[in-house]
Parts: sequence; C-alpha cells; structure tokens
Amino acid sequence: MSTVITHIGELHTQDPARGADAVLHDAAVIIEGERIAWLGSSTQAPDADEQFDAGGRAVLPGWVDSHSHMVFAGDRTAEFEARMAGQSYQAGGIAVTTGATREASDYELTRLLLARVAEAAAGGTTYLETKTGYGLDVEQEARSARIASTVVDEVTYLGAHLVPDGIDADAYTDLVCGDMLAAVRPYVQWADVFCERGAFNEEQSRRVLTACRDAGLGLRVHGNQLGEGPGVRLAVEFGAASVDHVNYLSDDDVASLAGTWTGWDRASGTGERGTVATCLPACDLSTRQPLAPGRQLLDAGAEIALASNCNPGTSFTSSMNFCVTTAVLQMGLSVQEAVRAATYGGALALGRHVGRDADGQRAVGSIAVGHRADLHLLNAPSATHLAYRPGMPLTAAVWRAGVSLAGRG
Ligand SMILES: N=CN[C@@H](CCC(=O)O)C(=O)O
Ligand SMILES: [Zn+2]
Repeated sequence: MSTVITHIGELHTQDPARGADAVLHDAAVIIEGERIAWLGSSTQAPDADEQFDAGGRAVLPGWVDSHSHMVFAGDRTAEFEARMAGQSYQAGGIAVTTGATREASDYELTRLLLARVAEAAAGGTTYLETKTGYGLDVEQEARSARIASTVVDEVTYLGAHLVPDGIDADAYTDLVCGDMLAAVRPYVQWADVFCERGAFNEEQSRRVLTACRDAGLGLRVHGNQLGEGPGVRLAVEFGAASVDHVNYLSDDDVASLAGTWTGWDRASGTGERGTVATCLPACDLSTRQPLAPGRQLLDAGAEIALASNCNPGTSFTSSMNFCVTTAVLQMGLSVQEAVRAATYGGALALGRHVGRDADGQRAVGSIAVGHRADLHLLNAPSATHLAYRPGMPLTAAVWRAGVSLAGRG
C-alpha cells in the first residue's frame, strides 16, 4: 500500500544530508508501508495507490518527544495551585504521585498511559520516550517498566527519581543499582537519575549511572533543574546521550556540553555525537523557573532537543506544538531551530537519528528515503505559523510509521 502526499507548501525534511535544501517547496512525499519511499517536486511525483492533497500546507517530521513521565495515576492540581500562589517546586511532590500510582491496577495504569499517548499523537508526536519513577520499589518499578514497554517507543528506568519514605538514601541507591535494576532490565533501553538537591546527590548519582551503564543501558540525567549542580558534569563524564532540564548552567557547563560535539559535523549530521541538552520549556513555565538557555547552548555549538516532560508535577502537557511556540517566543530560537530541536534533536537524544532500510531500525525525526514515515501536516502554509499563531489547533493530520493517526482534513 502506498500513499502520495502532493502539493506540500513547505516540506521540512530535517535531513542534514540535504544541507541548505532541507526545506522543499511545492513538494511531494510517497509513503510505502512504514517507510518513506520517495520525496521531491510535486510536479514529478510518481503514482501511488492513494492520493492525498496537502493543499499548500506545511509538512514536518512527526515530533520526537524524548522526555516524558507518562506512567502514573492521580494528578497534582492542589500542588500546582499552591505553586501559582507563590510556593516553589519541591522534588517531594513525586511521593504523592507514587502513592496514587501504586494504588492503580495494571489495567488502569495501562488505560491512562494509552490515553496520554493518544493525546500526544493527536498533537503530532510520533515517537515517544517515557520513564518509570513513580513506583519506587522493585515490584512497582518493574510493573511500570513492563506496562510502558508495551505502549511507547523507548523506556527509561528512573528508579532514582526520589528516595521513598522509610528507607535510607544510600540503602535505596543500593536497591536501584541492584535488585530493582535487574527487575526492570528486560523492559528498558535507558536509565536516568534525578541529580538534584532533594533527590540524588553526586555520589549516589554516580553509583546509579555506573551500575546502569554496566548493565548495558544508555544513560541520561535530570540535571541543573533547580540550581547549579553536578548533573551536567556527570552526564558529560559518563557520555550520556542527554542531560535534561539544564536551567541553571555555569559557563563551564555550557562549554563542556559544547565540547562533547567537537567531533560532530552539525551540517551533515556525521561524526562523533555528544551529549544533547534537552530543554523542557513547558516545565519551566509551569514551575516558574528561568527558561533553559537554548540560545546560548546553540551559539556555543551544543546540540539541543525540545521535549514535553509530560508529568503530573511539573509539566502536565504533551503538546510539542506548545514547546516549539515557547522556544521561539521566549527562548530566542528561530522557527527552524525549534522545529529541528523537537524532531531531529529528539531523535539524536534517543540515538534514533540514523537507520535506514538495511539497519532493521529506521531513523525518526527527519524525512528521507528509508526513514520511518512519521509525518505531521500542519493546518498552515508554513512552520512559522507555530509561533505566529500560538495556541491555535495547527495539527491537521499525522502519519506514524505510515499509518494515518489523526485527521485527514
Ligand atoms: N524533575 C524530576 N522529575 C520530573 C517531575 C516529577 C514530578 O514532580 O512528579 C521532571 O522532570 O520535572
Ligand atoms: Zn523529567
């Protein structure tokens, strides 16, 4: 089965191999099964089984949301209201969600997760990471990991989210590095640690990262969210794929993140990759933290991603459109930079920016022959409308791995 999408006003390929020609005008794309089979000028498009006329509207790669916490029950409206009344965000709120999550049945947790993933997809997200971290004991973390692995694309083990009541921090860290890690291992590809005041200190974070690396997991770090600290330094030292939040960065932090990309050719997307700095603008607004310095990171030569951080405490939204809008209006990114960070940047953070027919794993976050057919049709002639028309319903249609998910309007 093949579909040709014609009359695309702007096709944002995000394919580094195309260099300056990465945005095509009056373009067409052919989807064949789950893959992109052809792209080029609309006037030269070959025939396909099905036709779809984009009517001059813009097409982007589906959003790659590389940071979310969607396996949970309950909500934290009261905490949000208190924050809006002036209280500051504290890591301890995680315990409230842990209580509600432990109470929920497998059926309920799965149902909630499916509903959240469907909401994200309706907003243009076609590739999604999510984390454990609201179970916080061996059985519950394994359960969260198992449920997540049946629903989302990539699962991250975040047993090191908060030290639960009734156990000493070092004993809990031992558990995270031992029995809990063994129990979640079959279900996860990544590990993360909340390296922050009120969560895990440098020594505990180092132990978690070492154990998870030795277990063969890719690494990421929640770092520098609530103040300067060792998160970025550890992420760079361990060669983590990403460090996320990055609100409070010293000049050294910025330089060391940029330094991880010195062997990388950004223009062609080749060379030795480094540690992606993942900015979470919806979270920054919801916690009234300063927005992450995405502009400064890009200017220094670092690669950045934008992600939703969808979770009940700090960012109860999966809207990547909103994140892109905010990155342009508030963080000083151009539309091109923001769209790249929310597509190709997210794929880089998840190591899914490469992969074609022969690899058995298709690249996501960019549109090229052999990549996964993840497409986002905007109800607008250009991607600029994402920032120019904030909050408007601009997602017109979504294809995930070649399957039409949302809208055909
Ligand atoms: N910062 C740590 N974890 C989440 C928030 C978790 C929560 O408060 O429930 C975050 O990324 O913001
Ligand atoms: Zn998070």
